[in-house]
Order: sequence, then structure tokens, then C-alpha cells
Amino acid sequence: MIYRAEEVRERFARRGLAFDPTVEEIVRGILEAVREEGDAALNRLSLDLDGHPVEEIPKRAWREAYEDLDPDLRDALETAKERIEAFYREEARGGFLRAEEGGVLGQLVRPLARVGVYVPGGSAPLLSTLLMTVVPAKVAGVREVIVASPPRVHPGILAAAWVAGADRLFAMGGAQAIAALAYGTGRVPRVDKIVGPGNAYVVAAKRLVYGVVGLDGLAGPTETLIVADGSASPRLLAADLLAQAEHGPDSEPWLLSPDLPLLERVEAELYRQLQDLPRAEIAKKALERGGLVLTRDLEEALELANLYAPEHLCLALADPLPWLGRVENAGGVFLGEGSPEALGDYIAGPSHVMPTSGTARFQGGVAVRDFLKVIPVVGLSEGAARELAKKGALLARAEGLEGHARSLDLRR
Ligand SMILES: NC(=O)c1ccc[n+]([C@@H]2O[C@H](COP(=O)([O-])OP(=O)(O)OC[C@H]3O[C@@H](n4cnc5c(N)ncnc54)[C@H](O)[C@@H]3O)[C@@H](O)[C@H]2O)c1
Ligand SMILES: N[C@H](CO)Cc1c[nH]c[nH+]1
Ligand SMILES: [Zn+2]
Repeated sequence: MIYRAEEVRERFARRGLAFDPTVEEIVRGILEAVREEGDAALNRLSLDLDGHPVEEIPKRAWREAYEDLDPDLRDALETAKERIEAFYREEARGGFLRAEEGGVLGQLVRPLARVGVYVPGGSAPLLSTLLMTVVPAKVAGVREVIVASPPRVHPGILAAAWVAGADRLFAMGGAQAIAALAYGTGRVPRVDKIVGPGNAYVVAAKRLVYGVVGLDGLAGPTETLIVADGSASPRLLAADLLAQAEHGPDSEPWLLSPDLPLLERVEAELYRQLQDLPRAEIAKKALERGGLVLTRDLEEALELANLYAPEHLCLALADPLPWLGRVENAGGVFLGEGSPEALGDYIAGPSHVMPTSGTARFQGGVAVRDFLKVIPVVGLSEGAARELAKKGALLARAEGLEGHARSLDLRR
């Protein structure tokens, strides 16, 4: 379906994370049950929803899965892990302590102690998501990373846990896994923060436990928005749209271009490539949620892309670099046809866990900083404290907080 820009503008501008009240009600029930009854509810729910009780899978089984893996796949996992690790080692994470008139001001930067990572496994065993979350957590220095993934956990996920250096892994999925990580049960320890994407149940559960634990964000169904000019290949564009459409019927693939013949050729290519795509039925539904959009020019395409704030923004342009300055809202940017999003999904370097549903307006993707906390340090000299106390007391009295003002008066 080819839309005109005016037909999608309002929809793009209004986008935001919407919650299905039915899902939310189910999830509230699950959270409450796990909080109240712990492991008994966790097991019951896991049996009801996933046909299997919760179990912890020991490291020995991860290593065996790794050793049994096809050597080429093992090598691909190792390369992906090394590239993610190298990318996140670059991220600044040092604190500082600055001398200030005889005293010090600074920031301590500390890794979180225990983090829960959710690795989706309902529709596909996303072993790459394990690497994309556990590796930056370990680079940040998190002591204990606990993985949750729906039973029966795919051997590829176990092997990825081995390669990434996770600490524990529980076969548990959905809202019950989020509840177990947030509240803790007899078997599952309570974590400080939950990181990772998931379906509507997982995302609703994460939102509802925020405050009991920290969150990386609410990454849900994947989406991609490609801006293309006449230089782009219809075959590659269609393949890139289908790559993300196959995630789920709720994925959203969009292509924006001022070139109508290009859009028409991509439409024909999509039908052609769908013929033998194993997940064609899923991809077709996703294609109905997204679409092809004819824009006036590339400026309008970029303006709409910023309104939409996609998880992935792909610039399939002859010369993409000069357009980077126009990008305001995106989870990640992919420059040119040689940098397809599917490479970002697996092996380019940055984590593929990126903000969806327009949350890229205010949130970036998973990175080392998600696993750190910043603690300010104030150590003023007597002279500096005396100097600042007078103005501080004035501010306190302006707020009507006499107790604060008196505390400061005593320093003068
Ligand atoms: N944005 C990102 O960074 C990113 C990355 C990877 C994946 N994703 C998205 O993650 C999602 C993964 O979803 P998934 O479904 O494949 O796996 P999932 O692991 O998130 O969900 C499966 C779980 O959902 C629960 N569930 C299913 N139906 C239920 C019901 N009726 N009631 C209660 N609970 C129910 C089950 O307990 C099951 O274990 C996809 O939408 C994918 O696009 C996003
Ligand atoms: N595109 C998904 C969300 O960014 C990540 C993924 C995992 N495996 C394949 N793709
Ligand atoms: Zn993907």
C-alpha cells in the first residue's frame, strides 16, 4: 500500500506507547500472584502459559550447548561478542573528583550489583538479544547478570549465555519472569534493574514493576523506517523491510521516498520475495501495519521520520552522511545500503535493544550507562561552605524552609 505523506503525518505525530487494558489486567493478576505466592505461582503460571515449570539451567548445560554448536555458528557468536564488547569499551564511564577551593566535588560511577536480562523466546529464540544485553552489562562491571527466557530454552541461547559470561539462567518467560526478577522468589533472586525487550505481556509487566526495580526502557515490537532515494535497490529495500516484518504481526516496516517509481518497484518486490519467505504470514500482517509513503522530497521524508521516531532509521541514500545532521529521533541510524539493519541486529557492534513505539523521542538504546549509577560527591572546604551558606540560606527562606536556612546559618 502506497500512502501520501499527508495520510500518515497525523498518525506519526500521535504515536506513543499504548497499553491494551485486557493485557494489563492479565499482567496485574500475574504480578500479584508471584508477589504473594512466590515460586508456587511462578511454577503454576509457567506451566499454564508455557507448558513447563520454571527451572534454573546450570552453567554446565550452557557449556555443553556451546561445545555442541556448529563450529561456524560458534565462531559467529564469538565474533559478535567481541564486536559488542569492543564497541562498549569505548563508552565513557569514568567518574571524577575535582579539587574545589580546598575541597572536592565529583561523581562516583558504580555498576549495578544484580541485573535481570529478559531474552525473548516466544516467536523466535533471540540468542542475539542475550549478547546485546549481557555483554554491555559485563563491560559495565555488573557483578551478577541473571537471564530469563521462556522454556524450553533453545541451545543457541544457552551457548550465547556461555559466550557472553552471564551468571545464572532461568527458563521462565512472560510477565511471570518479570515478576520473579522484580520481587524475588525463593529460587529467583530479586534484581536491581530489568533490561531487555519482549512482547506486550513483558512490556506491560515491566512498566508495572518500575519503581520496585529499574528499567532500561520499554522496548516492544520491532520497527524500521527506511528513507530512500532513487539510487536505492528495490530488491535490497524489500529484503530489509521483510527482515523486520518477519519478527511479528505487530512489527512496523516503513519506507519513505519521494521517488514513486521506486516505491512501485519495491511493492512488486515485496510480493515476489514473500513467495518463499518461511515467515510470510507473519510478515504480511506486519506490512499491513506499516507501508510505503510518497513524500514531496527527502526533507519531508526526514521530517516524517523524526515525527515517527523509529527504533531503526535506515538512510538508503546515495550520500547518507550529510543527512545525519537532520536526524533528531531514532533508536539507531544505519547509513547506506551497505549497513543493513540486520547487521545491526547481530554483529555490527551496538546493542540491538533500542526504543520502540516513539519512545526514541526521549530514550536511547541499551548501552553501558544503563548498567551504571552516578553518585555525586560533595566535600567542600570550610571557606567554600561559609561563602555559599549565605546564598543557600536565602534560597531556603524563599522556599519557606526555615530548618534548612538555620542549618546553613550555622556554617557562616
Ligand atoms: N525493540 C527491541 O530492541 C527488540 C529486540 C528483540 C525483540 N523485540 C521484540 O520482542 C518481542 C518478542 O516477543 P515474543 O512473543 O516472541 O517472546 P516473549 O519472550 O517476549 O514472550 C513470550 C511469553 O509471553 C507470555 N505470553 C504469551 N501469551 C500470553 C497470554 N495470552 N497471557 C499471558 N502471557 C502470555 C508467555 O509466558 C511467553 O513465555 C517481539 O515483538 C520482537 O519484535 C524487540
Ligand atoms: N530487530 C530486533 C529488534 O531490534 C532484534 C533482532 C534479534 N534477532 C533479529 N533481530
Ligand atoms: Zn531483527
